[in-house]
Amino acid sequence: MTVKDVFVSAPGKAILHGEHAVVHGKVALAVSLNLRTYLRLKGTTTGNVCINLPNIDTFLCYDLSELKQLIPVSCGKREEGKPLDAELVRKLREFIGVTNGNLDTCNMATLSFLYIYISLFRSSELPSLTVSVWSELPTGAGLGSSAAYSVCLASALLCASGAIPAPLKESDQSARWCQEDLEQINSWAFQGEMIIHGNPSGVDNAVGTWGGMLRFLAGKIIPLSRVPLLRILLTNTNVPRSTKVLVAGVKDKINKFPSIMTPVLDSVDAISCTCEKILSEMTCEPITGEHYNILEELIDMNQHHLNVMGVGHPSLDTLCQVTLTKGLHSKLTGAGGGGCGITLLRPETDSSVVQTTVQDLKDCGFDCWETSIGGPGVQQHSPLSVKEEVLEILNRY
Ligand SMILES: Nc1ncnc2c1ncn2[C@@H]1O[C@H](COP(=O)(O)OP(=O)(O)OP(=O)(O)O)[C@@H](O)[C@H]1O
Ligand SMILES: C[C@@](O)(CCO)CC(=O)[O-]
Ligand SMILES: [Mg+2]
Repeated sequence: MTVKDVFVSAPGKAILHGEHAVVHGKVALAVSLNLRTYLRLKGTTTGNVCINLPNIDTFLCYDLSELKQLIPVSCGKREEGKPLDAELVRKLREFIGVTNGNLDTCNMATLSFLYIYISLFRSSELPSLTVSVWSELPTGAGLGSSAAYSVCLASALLCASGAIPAPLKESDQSARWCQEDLEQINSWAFQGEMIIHGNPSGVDNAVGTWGGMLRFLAGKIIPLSRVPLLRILLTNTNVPRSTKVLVAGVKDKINKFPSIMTPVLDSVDAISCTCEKILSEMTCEPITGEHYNILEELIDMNQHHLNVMGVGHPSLDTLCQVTLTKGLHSKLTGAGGGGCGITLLRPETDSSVVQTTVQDLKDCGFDCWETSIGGPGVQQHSPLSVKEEVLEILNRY
């Protein structure tokens, strides 16, 4: 069986409020970024499945006959939305040589790819193909790189398996799937996230799938269609961390100090709800300085709560201090422990202030850039419509 070529992309995300609390059933507000992950799937006749992941220096090829041995005997096509197939995960871990509990960057990416690939094709014939991925997002830095990767894998492999149609018409540059197909993509991407994160809330893959700004609560996704245009500065402290480890650490703290941590999570929930209310007011009445004052206070309070949860880092404290000397307010975004933070820029913040802030942050060894938010969710592309620099990288494989 030869599958058709597919080219897709999905955006990264920033969490305005609610990271970690969202894993424990609280509200999160998240927004897509204009930084994307691109995936090209090519049908081949080599009898191999190859995966090229230049961002993490991983280039692997597997023989189809080896992969066929891994299909669990407890057969049948697996439905999306179910917990992970423990037998398949065990076999895959053994196959890629994971002996202890911890997966490294390469193992996590490989395992989630092989898991989705085998699950989707197990009841038919495993096809020979090559998947190459390139991302504009920093890997493992809080901007949802794992979710963008999982959403790209899910959409391309679902398309290749024929479970969802390719939405792109001949004259289109890019196209989106219908709601029902997006739900399937989101659900399979969540399985990829489960392999990478351990216990994800699903907020990151929801943003990667639908894009825009959304409110996420216990698996329920509400797109916020009317949101004000926010100016945000993104800073990568370049301190590496693992979402899986940080999420597990917060869970331990909640188990150890339930009476202390429960009010903290409730307070973060209230911060997210208050932020949502302010953002909605800003779309239906004139925007005032007071709106921004409140948004800034919410950012400060949430950052303190995240420190209480144990997901702060000295580099993130530095980010907050440096920006505050310019009157700007910052918090970590995503899992914390290093990685990225967001800084809210007010409409009147002069570009000279932004420039000097960026320079001060760069002097701390951070990467820093002003970004636009609310880009589209997962898309299929005609290769000709994709940015030259992305094509140039993916064409190498
Ligand atoms: N472009 C990519 N190519 C291959 N693997 C990737 C890519 N981007 C992310 N990954 C996988 O995702 C892992 C990083 O996921 P992790 O959840 O720790 O960070 P994140 O998603 O960037 O941050 P957060 O979850 O806080 O938003 C990497 O170790 C790798 O396995
Ligand atoms: C830390 C966390 O809340 C956000 C990671 O971007 C984890 C999750 O929601 O799965
Ligand atoms: Mg992640």
